[in-house]
Amino acid sequence: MKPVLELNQLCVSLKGRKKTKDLVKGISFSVAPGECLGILGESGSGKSMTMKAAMGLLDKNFQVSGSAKFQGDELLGKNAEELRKLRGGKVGMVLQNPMTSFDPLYRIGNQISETYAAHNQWDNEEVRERSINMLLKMQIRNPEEVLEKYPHQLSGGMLQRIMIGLATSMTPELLIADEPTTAIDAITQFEILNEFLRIKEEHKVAMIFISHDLNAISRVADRIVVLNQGVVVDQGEFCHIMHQAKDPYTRLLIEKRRDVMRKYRKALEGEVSHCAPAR
Ligand SMILES: Nc1ncnc2c1ncn2[C@@H]1O[C@H](COP(=O)(O)OP(=O)(O)OP(=O)(O)O)[C@@H](O)[C@H]1O
Repeated sequence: MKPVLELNQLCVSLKGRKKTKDLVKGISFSVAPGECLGILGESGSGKSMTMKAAMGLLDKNFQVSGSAKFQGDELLGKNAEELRKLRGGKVGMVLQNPMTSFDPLYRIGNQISETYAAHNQWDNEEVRERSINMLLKMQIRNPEEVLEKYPHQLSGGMLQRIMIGLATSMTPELLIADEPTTAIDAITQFEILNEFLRIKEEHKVAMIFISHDLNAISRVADRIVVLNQGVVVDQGEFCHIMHQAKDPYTRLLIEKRRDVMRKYRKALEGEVSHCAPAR
């Protein structure tokens, strides 16, 4: 099956006054239709930089080389307008901080309409109807009221749901989610991850899910690529990563996850014995 996105030896460097710093050093991977690829790595490992370079989101200070093909079509070298059309159209993006994804000065309804109008020929009535339906689908109550609100009047979880709804309502071929659960509380994180699982099932869309959290990635990804210092250090299915990864950095991430799980189980056991009725 032809990959939806294929990176080949992608490199990113930052031109300084005296020297050039290499940030992404020859990354290659691909994602197939209907597949969810998880990109795992700690802060600064190059996860965001890789996707921004592929999607044309870096400014002129960054040098990008190698190849990034979307449905066989080379993206590097495309002009800004072509790439803008692709993003929000065939490629949906959900970013880490929902607060910064929306303009604080405009009502939510206006921002949704603007996105819909930029990619479709719908009239005002249809845009409103589709906006309300999208909010309902994302389980947002009182959608008419929500359309009138400004971003700061909604919770981070609600904004993230709207972002996901907006990105998926354009029926993208590829959905890129960059740390979509980092800026929200644990319960909302759980619900947002369920949302991604639902989208994967319903839309059969190719998905790239970027996170530093192996737990979150393991819930949605079919395959995982591990990055460290701008290089792919491991890749494979979750089971392979958990049990056979040889790279020391990957093993460290796994140990951290095990440690969190151990603490979680201990806390649960404590809770259970604490709550047990007195004999
Ligand atoms: N605007 C920038 N200018 C200079 N260097 C940058 C810039 N953005 C990122 N970097 C550097 O590029 C490298 C990769 O950063 P990147 O943002 O891709 O990391 P990441 O894995 O996505 O982590 P995080 O989740 O914390 O953003 C890091 O060394 C980082 O310091």
